[in-house]
Amino acid sequence: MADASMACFSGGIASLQGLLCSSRGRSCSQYNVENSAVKLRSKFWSFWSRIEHGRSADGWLGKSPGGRGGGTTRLGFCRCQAAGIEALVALHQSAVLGVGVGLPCTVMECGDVVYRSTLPQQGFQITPPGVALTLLIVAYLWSTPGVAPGFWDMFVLAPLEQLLRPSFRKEDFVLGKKLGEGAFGTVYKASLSNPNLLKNSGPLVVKKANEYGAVEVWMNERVRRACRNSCADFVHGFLESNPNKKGDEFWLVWRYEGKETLADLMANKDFPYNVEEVMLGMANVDDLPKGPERENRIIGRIMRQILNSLYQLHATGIVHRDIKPQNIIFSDDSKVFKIIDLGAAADLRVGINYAPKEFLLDPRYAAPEQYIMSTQTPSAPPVLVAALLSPVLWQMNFPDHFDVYSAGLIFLQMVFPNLRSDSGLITFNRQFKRRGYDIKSWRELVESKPNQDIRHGFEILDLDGGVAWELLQAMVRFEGRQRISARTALAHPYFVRAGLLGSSFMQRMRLQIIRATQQERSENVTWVSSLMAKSGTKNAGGFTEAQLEKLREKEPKQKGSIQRNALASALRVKRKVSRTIDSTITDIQKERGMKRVNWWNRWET
Ligand SMILES: Nc1ncnc2c1ncn2[C@@H]1O[C@H](COP(=O)(O)OP(=O)(O)OP(=O)(O)O)[C@@H](O)[C@H]1O
Repeated sequence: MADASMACFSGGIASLQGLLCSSRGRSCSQYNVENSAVKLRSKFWSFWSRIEHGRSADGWLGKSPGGRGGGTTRLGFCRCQAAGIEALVALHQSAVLGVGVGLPCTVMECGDVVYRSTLPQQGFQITPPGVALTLLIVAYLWSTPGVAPGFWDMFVLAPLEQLLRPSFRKEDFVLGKKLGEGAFGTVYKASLSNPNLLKNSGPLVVKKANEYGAVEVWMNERVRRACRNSCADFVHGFLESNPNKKGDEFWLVWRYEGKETLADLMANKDFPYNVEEVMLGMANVDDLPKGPERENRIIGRIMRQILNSLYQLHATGIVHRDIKPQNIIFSDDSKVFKIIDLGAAADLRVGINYAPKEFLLDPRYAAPEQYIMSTQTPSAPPVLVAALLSPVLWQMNFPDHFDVYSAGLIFLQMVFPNLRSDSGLITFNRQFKRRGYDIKSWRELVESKPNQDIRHGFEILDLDGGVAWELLQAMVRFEGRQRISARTALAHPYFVRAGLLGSSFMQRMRLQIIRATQQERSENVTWVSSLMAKSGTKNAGGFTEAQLEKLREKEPKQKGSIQRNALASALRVKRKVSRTIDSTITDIQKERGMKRVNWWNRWET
C-alpha cells in the first residue's frame, strides 16, 4: 500500500512539475510535460495490467510481500489511485494547453514510452530540413569564387607555402636581355648566379615593377596555389630598395616559358600552321591539306587552351582584365599556351585590385561594359565581408564574362587575317560599336563588300553548320550577363564534337539554350539601335559613356508572356537586393570611416 501511495505521490509530483514547468514556460517545453504524463500513465497501466493478470508486481513498486492476496488488497486501492492519476494527468494537460507553451504531441513527435524507439532521440539528429540547410550553406560557400576554399588557401596553404618555398634576393640573379617594358615595369631574361638555389633551374624571367608589383605578386601566388598550369610558372616575388630611383621595387621571378607570345605567332604569315608545328611537332601535323578545315582545327585547339586557362582563373575568383595575344605565351616545355601579366587582374574573392570605376584596360580588347563589376557596386569592403558576399556579387555581375569578350576578339583575329594588325582591330571595333555590338549586323556590313580575308574567315566560321560562328556570337555579346562563360564555352559543340551535325542530344539542347539567350540579345540590340538613332553625340551619332551607362540600367521592352514576366521580376528583385547590399556596405563604411585593407601590406614593410 505504501508502494501504491508512492506511485500516486510520484504521479502527483510529475504532474505538478509539468504544471510548474509549463507555467514558467521557459526552461521546460510542453514536450517534457506531455512526456511525463504519458510516462506516468503508461507506467501505471502496465503495473495495473500486471496485477490484474496475477503476475508479480516487482520492478516498478518493489516485490509484493503478500503474494496473490496482497495483490488483491492492493487492487482496490490502486483502482482509486488510477482514477487520481488520470485526474491529475487530465488537469495538467488542460493547464498546459491553457498556458499554450510549446506544441502539443499531436503536432510534435513526442513518442511513446512503451515503444521507446519512437521517442525522439537526444543529441545530434539528421532531419531533412537540416540536411537541406547544410547543403545550401555548403553550396554557397563553395560556389564561385569560393569562400570556403578561400579561407583554406589564405590561412593554411599560403602560410605553408611561405615556410616551404625557397626565397631569393636580387643578388641571386644575373639579369640578361630586356624582354619588354611596360607602364608598370621592365622585364628581363635572367639566370641564377648559383643554379643550386632552385631545383631544375633553367632560364628565368625577372620583372622589376613599381608599386603595382605588390598586386602582381599576390595574384601570381594565388594562381600558383590554385591553377598553376594556366599561367606562367611563378617562382618568387620580393621587395628591394633601389638607390637610383625613388621608392622601392618589386622583383617578380618566373621560369622562362618560351620566346613567343600568341601575338608573335599571329604576326607570322604562316599562322596558324606555325602554331600547329610548335604544338604538335613537325612529325605530327595534320594530314589534311592546307585550307579552312585544317585552320579551323588549329584555331579550335588554341581557343580551347585559352578558354581552359580562363576557366581555371575564374574558378578561383580571379578576373584577368587584360587578355590579349601579347599576354598569352607559348610554353616550350608543356606545349600549351599560358597566360602572363596579372598586373591588372582582380581577385574578387577578397576584392584585391578591384576598384569598380577603375579604367586601366587595353581599349582594343576591353568589353563594352568597360568595368568588370557594376559601377554601383562599392569598392571592396573589409576582407571578411568581401569574402562572404563574393558569391552574391559574382552571380550578379558575371565579372568573368569580361575576359571572355577579349578571348572572343582573339578568336576573330585568328579567323580573319585582316583583323590581326592593330589598325584592322581598331577598324573592327569602330564598326562593331556603330552596329550596336551586334555581330550579325557587322557580318552583313562586311559581307556587302567582302575581300579575300573576310571570305576566308567566314568560310572557317561556317564549317560544320556554323558551329564556330555560334560560339563566336556567344562570346562577343554586348551584355556581359548574356555572354557565355569560359566553362560553358568549353562544353560548346565547337569543342566537344565535330560540329553541329555530329552533336549529341545533350549538346543540341545546350546549343538551343545558347541560341535562346542570343535571341533575347537580338531584341536588346534592336532596342539599343532604336535609341541610338535618337541619341548619341552630335558629330559621330554614337553613344557617350554616360549614355551607355544609362542604357545598361534600363530594361528592354517586355512582351506579355508568363516566362518573360517571371524573368523580369526575378531580375528586378536581384537588382534591388544588389542595391540594398551596396548601399548598406557604403553606409557602414562611411559611418565607421573604414579604409580599404590592403592584403599585400606584407610586401610593403
Ligand atoms: N614567363 C615568361 N616567359 C617568357 N617570356 C616572358 C615571361 N613573362 C613575360 N615574358 C615576356 O616579357 C614580355 C613582357 O611581359 P609582361 O607583359 O608581363 O610585362 P609588362 O611590363 O606588363 O608589359 P606590358 O605593360 O607591355 O603588358 C612579354 O611580352 C613576354 O615576351
